[in-house]
Amino acid sequence: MFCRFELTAGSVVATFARTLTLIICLAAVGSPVSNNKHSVLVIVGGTGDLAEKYLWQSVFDVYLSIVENRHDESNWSPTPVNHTIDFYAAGRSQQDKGSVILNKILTTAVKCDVDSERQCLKTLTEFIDKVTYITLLEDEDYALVCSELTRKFVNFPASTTRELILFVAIPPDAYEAVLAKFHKHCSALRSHNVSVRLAVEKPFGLDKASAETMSNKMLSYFEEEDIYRVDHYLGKSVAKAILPFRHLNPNFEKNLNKDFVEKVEIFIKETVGVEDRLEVYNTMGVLRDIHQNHLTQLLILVSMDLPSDMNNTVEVHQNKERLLKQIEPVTRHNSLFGQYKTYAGNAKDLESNNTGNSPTFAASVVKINSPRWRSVPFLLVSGKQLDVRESFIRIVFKDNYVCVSHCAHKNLEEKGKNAKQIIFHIGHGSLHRPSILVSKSFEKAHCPEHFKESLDVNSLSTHAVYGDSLKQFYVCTVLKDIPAYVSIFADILANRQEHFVSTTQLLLSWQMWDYITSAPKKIRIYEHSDPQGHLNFIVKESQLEFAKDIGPERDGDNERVVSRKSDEHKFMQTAATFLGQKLVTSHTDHLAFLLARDIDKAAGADIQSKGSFHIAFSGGVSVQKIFQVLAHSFANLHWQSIHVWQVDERCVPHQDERSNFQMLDRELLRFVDIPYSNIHAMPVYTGGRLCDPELGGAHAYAESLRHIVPNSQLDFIVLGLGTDGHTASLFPMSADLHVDSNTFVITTEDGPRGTERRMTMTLPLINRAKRVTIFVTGSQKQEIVSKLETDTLQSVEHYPILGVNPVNGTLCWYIDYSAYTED
Ligand SMILES: O=C1O[C@H](COP(=O)(O)O)[C@@H](O)[C@H](O)[C@H]1O
Repeated sequence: MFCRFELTAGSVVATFARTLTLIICLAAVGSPVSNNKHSVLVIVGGTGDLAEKYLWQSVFDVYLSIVENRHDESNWSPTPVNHTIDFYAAGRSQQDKGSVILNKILTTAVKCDVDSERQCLKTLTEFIDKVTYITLLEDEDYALVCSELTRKFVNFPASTTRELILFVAIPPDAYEAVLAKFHKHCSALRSHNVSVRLAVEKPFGLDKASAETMSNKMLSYFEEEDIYRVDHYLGKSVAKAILPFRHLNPNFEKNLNKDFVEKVEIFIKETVGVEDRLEVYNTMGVLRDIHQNHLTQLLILVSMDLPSDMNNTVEVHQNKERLLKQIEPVTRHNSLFGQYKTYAGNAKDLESNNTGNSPTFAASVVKINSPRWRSVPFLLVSGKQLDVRESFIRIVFKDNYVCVSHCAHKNLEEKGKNAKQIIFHIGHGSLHRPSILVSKSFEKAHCPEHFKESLDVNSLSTHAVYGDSLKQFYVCTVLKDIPAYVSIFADILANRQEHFVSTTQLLLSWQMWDYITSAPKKIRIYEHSDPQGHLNFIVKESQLEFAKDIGPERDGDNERVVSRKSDEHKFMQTAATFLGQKLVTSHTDHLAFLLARDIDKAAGADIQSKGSFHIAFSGGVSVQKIFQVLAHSFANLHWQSIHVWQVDERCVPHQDERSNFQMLDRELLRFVDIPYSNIHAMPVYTGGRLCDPELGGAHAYAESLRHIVPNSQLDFIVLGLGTDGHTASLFPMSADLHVDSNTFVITTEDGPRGTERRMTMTLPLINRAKRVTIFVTGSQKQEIVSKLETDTLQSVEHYPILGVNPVNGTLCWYIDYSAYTED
């Protein structure tokens, strides 16, 4: 039987968490139910930058509200709970030195409100005394601290709820050692009924692979429900009010879909530059710093299906994850990049080899492939050194109003009534307070809890906002703007995990941004605050274009190399090889995505440099996956400039299910906007005859390749691998392996087990290509993969795939886990 009770801690911090609902389920019948709780909060990195700038002030605000049990205009209710908290700042310095630094931070950086009562100053002094510095460096330090904590915890009666929160605010390359040592020496706390939770600050990886590695490490020490990944935007007052607002206003909610919404703009604009964070920022750029986390989380809040219970963590997470699965990965074609003028010069001064190619501005259109949102562009925009500091979500509704009578007499006021938008004004900018604005052409909105209807709009701003006069909006303003970190600490203490990022959400959001973060980029340089509006852009369906052409953009191609390098030491990724060539491994679906992404990248580069891209595909079940990914996630490739060729084909008509072309057409070509003249199907069936040598189909195909593609050099070839080591339709011991000209042939023998003959590309033609890839998936390929590495009979005769060896091009293997790893 589970018992349950709820406890409400009223406090300043609980503005949005207002009811800090702590649900404690005790597994044993008759377990004592307690109103007492003791928490220990350890901030690792407690003397660091973030701690100094935000964390200790926020922790103090939470503490103050708990101590004072304060009632105020926001109607926070008092807590019935006796909640005691001990605070520790952990660092690597020795005790005496660390204590001095901590004391300096606490006495200078933590303050009471100017208008706060004298009581606050007294509480602050108490608080400063309560925060203890601890050294966490060697194993012995952890052992000592944890045995001391255990001793203190067991002094509390068994009925007291006990918890230890490890708040990690240090760079990710230092996490691992901390978590491992903590686990080794502090896990025993759990056997004393202490629940141990981890709160952690971004960055959560630099790409999906490193995020996955890092998450797996965390999950080997903590349960998923004990991990609180902090995204401070989820602590901002308006962000927290989005779901409640949607819940309270069903009439708006029912319009939040593609039938009514024209576009959604999500902006985080900053006026500051990168300043003293250059070293870190340069490995991230704006996409990793803002888009992958803050902007994506805001996008989720506004577009996810509304949970029936917003306090139900499981349901909230499920809905967020479902939405994320429907988002298409962002590609180069739907993104624009900029960099403020002085950035590169500053970055070049760094000691590392950074070339300063990280964008400081990016705009991307995100598409949600769901019945609710399909075709609605979500514009995610952020930049540094822009004209104003402002963050908002602006939902613009379709304007279906048609004026028939007296249209010319409509005054501005009337016209404004037709504009339809809902704006979640998260902060700064032209409004003095975080607010929610709803166009008056809608019915009046209900303001969510902790917001009030603002009738005196002049006190909010004297300017026009979001293209309209403020008078044309109903406005809900926040009663008290609680700083994001205050809200975050309150949520951690109240176990409200729905305001944090789950592992699944993290990995899905990386999947969205993974490609574009490392893809080559054209970067437009802009002046501080962009006085000429060079960053203004136009949305054309799902493509973006800068509105003004200002000549060539800078090429940011080196970015990948730069960030890779720094990833390497941060996450210790090693480059993999197979048979001496580059190897990429992953789960099948992700592997197909990675190959499709590499095709996209190669196509982008070639189209830009020479105007066209020629790719040849093999047939086979594995390759089908790539077609599907290309069709559904990369449909924005510049198909007008892409030519598709075939590596091989069975001698069957295209209507035959065994036809490779049929699959190519069914799974890819019909979904993309490729000109008919760019599709080069193998002529296996001519004049009612199949692969008749007299018709010279193979020769004709080679000729058309020669005419269309300079030097018959294909830009990209996707090959498969048979369980017998064949590739294309070149089988072991076949005479076709010895053809030495750049041509296609009709195979000399039937296919395996007496199947029909084929037309195939020969090895010399394959080896002429610029990039050759071999895509291998499924456990049935395990044996051949391992034979290729171990068999002493390494001849092309036995294993035709070994004949693939581009003369001037590159070769890359893509082998999925089930083919690469032994069961
Ligand atoms: O996490 C980050 O956010 C800040 C912007 O946050 P805000 O609350 O001031 O809007 C950004 O400056 C920083 O680069 C980024 O890492």
